[in-house]
Amino acid sequence: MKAIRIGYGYDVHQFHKDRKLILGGVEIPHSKGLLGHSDADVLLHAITDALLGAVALGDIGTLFPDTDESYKDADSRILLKESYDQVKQKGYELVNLDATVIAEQPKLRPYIDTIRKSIAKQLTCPIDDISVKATTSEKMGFAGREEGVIAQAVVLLSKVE
Ligand SMILES: Nc1ccn([C@@H]2O[C@H](COP(=O)(O)O)[C@@H](O)[C@H]2O)c(=O)n1
Ligand SMILES: C[C@@]1(CO)OP(=O)(O)OP(=O)(O)OC[C@H]1O
Repeated sequence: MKAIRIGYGYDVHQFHKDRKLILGGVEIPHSKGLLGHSDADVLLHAITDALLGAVALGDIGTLFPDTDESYKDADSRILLKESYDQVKQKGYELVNLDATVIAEQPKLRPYIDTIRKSIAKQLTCPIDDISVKATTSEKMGFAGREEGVIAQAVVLLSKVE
């Protein structure tokens, strides 16, 4: 495998009342949360897929199937950490990651640095290696109608010397 590798991740979860909204391992105050087999942390799922994709290890559902009851309500921080452990076992480490959350509401800017810190903690890297951004969908499409949230992430990995 080459010395540097790029990975891309994309995930979507739908809003549902009576669920907590957890993004990047941080609980965000909102009137509704995201539905999923796990805690439905759409941002961490996109990042996990980007990490696994960078070393061609499949995706989050390959490692943690949603048919497995042991992952019911799973904390996605643990799924991220376990996935990154597999990346490291392949001999790679994170250079940097850049992610975007597409959500009409809630406004995420006040929570962005807390989310970055939370992700950096799971990946044991400096916060400056973690970029998280938010954008609306300008009221268009399912994200624009506040039916769900989209997250996308890219990562760069380098081979450990
Ligand atoms: N859920 C969101 C969405 C956006 N933001 C911030 O607002 C800025 C403007 O958003 P546009 O979609 O109109 O480009 C964006 O750059 C974010 O800083 C947000 O905090 N939370
Ligand atoms: C994380 C897993 C496992 O609990 O379930 P969900 O929370 O439904 O999330 P998804 O993004 O569909 O990814 C794969 C799953 O296997």
